[in-house]
Amino acid sequence: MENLRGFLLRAAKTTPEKPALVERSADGGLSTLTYRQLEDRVDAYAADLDKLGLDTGDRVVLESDVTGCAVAMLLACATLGLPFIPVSPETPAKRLAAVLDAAEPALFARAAGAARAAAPEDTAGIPESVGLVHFDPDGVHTRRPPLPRARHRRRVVSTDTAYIIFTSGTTGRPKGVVMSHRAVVSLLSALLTEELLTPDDRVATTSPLQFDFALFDIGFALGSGATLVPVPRAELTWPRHFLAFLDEAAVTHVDGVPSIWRPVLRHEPERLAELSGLRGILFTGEDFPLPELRRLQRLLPGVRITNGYGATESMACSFTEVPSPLPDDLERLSIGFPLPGYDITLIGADGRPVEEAGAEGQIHLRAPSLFTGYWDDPEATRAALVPDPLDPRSGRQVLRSGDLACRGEGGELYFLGRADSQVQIRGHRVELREVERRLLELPGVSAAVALLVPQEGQDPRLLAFVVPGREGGTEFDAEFDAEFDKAEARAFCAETLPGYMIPQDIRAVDDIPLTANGKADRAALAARAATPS
Ligand SMILES: Nc1ncnc2c1ncn2[C@@H]1O[C@H](COS(=O)(=O)NC(=O)C[C@H](N)c2cccc(Br)c2)[C@@H](O)[C@H]1O
Repeated sequence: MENLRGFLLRAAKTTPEKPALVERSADGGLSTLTYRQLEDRVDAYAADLDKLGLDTGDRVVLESDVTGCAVAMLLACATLGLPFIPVSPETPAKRLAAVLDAAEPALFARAAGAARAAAPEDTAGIPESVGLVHFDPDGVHTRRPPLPRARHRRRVVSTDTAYIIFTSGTTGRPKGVVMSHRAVVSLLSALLTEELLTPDDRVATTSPLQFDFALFDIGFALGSGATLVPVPRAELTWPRHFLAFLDEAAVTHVDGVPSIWRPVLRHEPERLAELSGLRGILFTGEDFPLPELRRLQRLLPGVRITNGYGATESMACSFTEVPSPLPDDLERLSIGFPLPGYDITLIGADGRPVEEAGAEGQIHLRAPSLFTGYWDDPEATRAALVPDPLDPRSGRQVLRSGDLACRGEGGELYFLGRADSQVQIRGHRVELREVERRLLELPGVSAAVALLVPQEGQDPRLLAFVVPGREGGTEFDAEFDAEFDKAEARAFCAETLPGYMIPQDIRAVDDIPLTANGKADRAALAARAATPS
């Protein structure tokens, strides 16, 4: 059972006729793939891949949106012990080249009809040493076979690599997070104890395949014997289409980063309130701005909202129900307690465990789903997988998460930000999230991002961008920008923040630019900040 394929296709044995996936079909309708049909497609793909003579451990880059064929392809790779590297069709060519250079895959598997401009058989950007196939409902079609290789292994074992997620490492060189079958299956098994889903749930997934949130959703839905409903990107970005799709597919659960709700809250609040079948929402990846979360709750009073916390290096680690309704005086959401079989220790700057409530420490995670290491990067691996600080001689490693947190009176955890986002201004430590939290209390503001823009030879500038929170479909009304009184906003910050934490400039923007995974793109904001407002 400790193979991703075995775990995700369990329902094929008990409820083979149940829908595993419901997705948008080419003719504009919805098509269903039952668990039996999915398993048959996995076996057909695995048979085609096996003919190519790849060895256990040979990497396969999988370029696709989240579709039934993509799920079948990643499960076919899991069946054969071929680590898959998911990339989205929108991945920029340069970044794809960096991933191919780092991973040296044996095969590039492209979904037919993928959004990428190139025709499926176009080998541009794919090194000669890499085979190219494209896949569709009829099977795997070889464009260029992989180079012949010796096959050393015939078995797949649970500690073998299931997938490698390349994140855009801060240093620009992509970091490959290597996850074993055992790690992923242990997380998905632990998740089942939260009983967030029943087999009758239809789970909308909104993240691109390259984000492990998409892999999580595939495991979350299929592992529960439920139905996965991928939301096409083209429909996700239009609030009316997004809501119509959720309604048409009778979705009961929506998973996504907080930003997927911003356009819907602004432009289609009434239609959102009409989503009668919705039972649950799960978000992860970054803070959900409280003003937006309150509005979402008000529009969907009976829906359970879950705050998922975790990093790709363990896939996930805690799932906490958001109090409903959010208390008015609530200042920050809790990330609760780690899953059963997971344990978090907060380690202070002095390297010792932090015990008292309210005291800050860095999250060190003991978990069965820790990653194997960073691909081809032993130094980065040593920095993240460290000897257990409370048991250093044991040889056991824990994940040094890079996240700061503290505990409430009941032991529940509160995320305090990234250790590396601690910035210094005039010798003082600035917590950017404190600045953002204060700005979110400003009437009319629904989202806020604070960032530091370095400046030649002088203190960095503390900047903030805020998004107006008005309801209703009006486009970005210039008067908000005009009426948005910067001096008043700065004075508002000055009431509770020390001088060095008051943004020197606060700009009203229509939207926060997003990364490919849907998180606030601070680099894009910093670049925008460089241009005069
Ligand atoms: N709930 C939060 N509030 C605030 N800040 C959060 C939350 N969850 C994370 N983060 C931040 O995002 C970082 C991690 O980024 S990541 O590696 O790209 N992974 C992710 O975003 C997604 C993560 N693998 C994941 C995937 C599926 C389910 C869950 Br449950 C979690 C964490 O280290 C935190 O800094």
